[in-house]
Amino acid sequence: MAVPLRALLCPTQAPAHLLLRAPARLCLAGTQFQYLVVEKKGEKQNVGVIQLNHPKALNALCDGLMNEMNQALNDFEDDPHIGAIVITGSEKAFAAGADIKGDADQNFPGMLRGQFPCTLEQSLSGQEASHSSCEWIFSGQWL
Ligand SMILES: CC(C)=CC(=O)SCCNC(=O)CCNC(=O)[C@H](O)C(C)(C)COP(=O)(O)OP(=O)(O)OC[C@H]1O[C@@H](n2cnc3c(N)ncnc32)[C@H](O)[C@@H]1OP(=O)(O)O
Repeated sequence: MAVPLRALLCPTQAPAHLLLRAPARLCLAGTQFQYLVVEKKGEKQNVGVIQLNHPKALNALCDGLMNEMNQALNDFEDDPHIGAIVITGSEKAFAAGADIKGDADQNFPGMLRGQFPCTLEQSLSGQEASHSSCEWIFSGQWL
């Protein structure tokens, strides 16, 4: 099932489980993240797992988290051994949506104008048309 990323980032439209396609590239090792836990899993270590890790704010999507997500996604897309990317949350929450406390420059009108998903969407822009070898799996439920 291919779903536009904008739909994923809009809680009113996003279903619980989504699949998006993106091409594979090369993965950078050893990156430390503040808001994410990033691992390779599976027998062949070919599944990239990105777990949101912003527990104090129920994984709210602050700028730092979004920037790290962008980097992690790009790293996995760049890794020729990664065949699937899973994005998951924590036991209590997948994500509480946009960070309504922390992001002074991400006010609600700004989000609605479409600025919010830009960083993540940029990493995907133009890629749907190219050859895809990597599945994106979003696991969890919006609150
Ligand atoms: C993506 C785009 C374009 C738009 C959007 O996403 S709009 C939606 C934005 N999200 C929200 O409005 C959700 C706000 N949060 C809530 O309504 C509630 O927190 C809840 C219903 C999701 C969960 O309620 P619960 O009682 O289980 O937990 P809380 O005590 O309310 O929250 C725990 C802790 O997390 C902080 N928190 C929760 N959501 C956010 C958020 N979106 N941004 C920043 N921080 C958030 C909450 O303040 C609390 O922290 P403190 O204990 O420090 O107060």
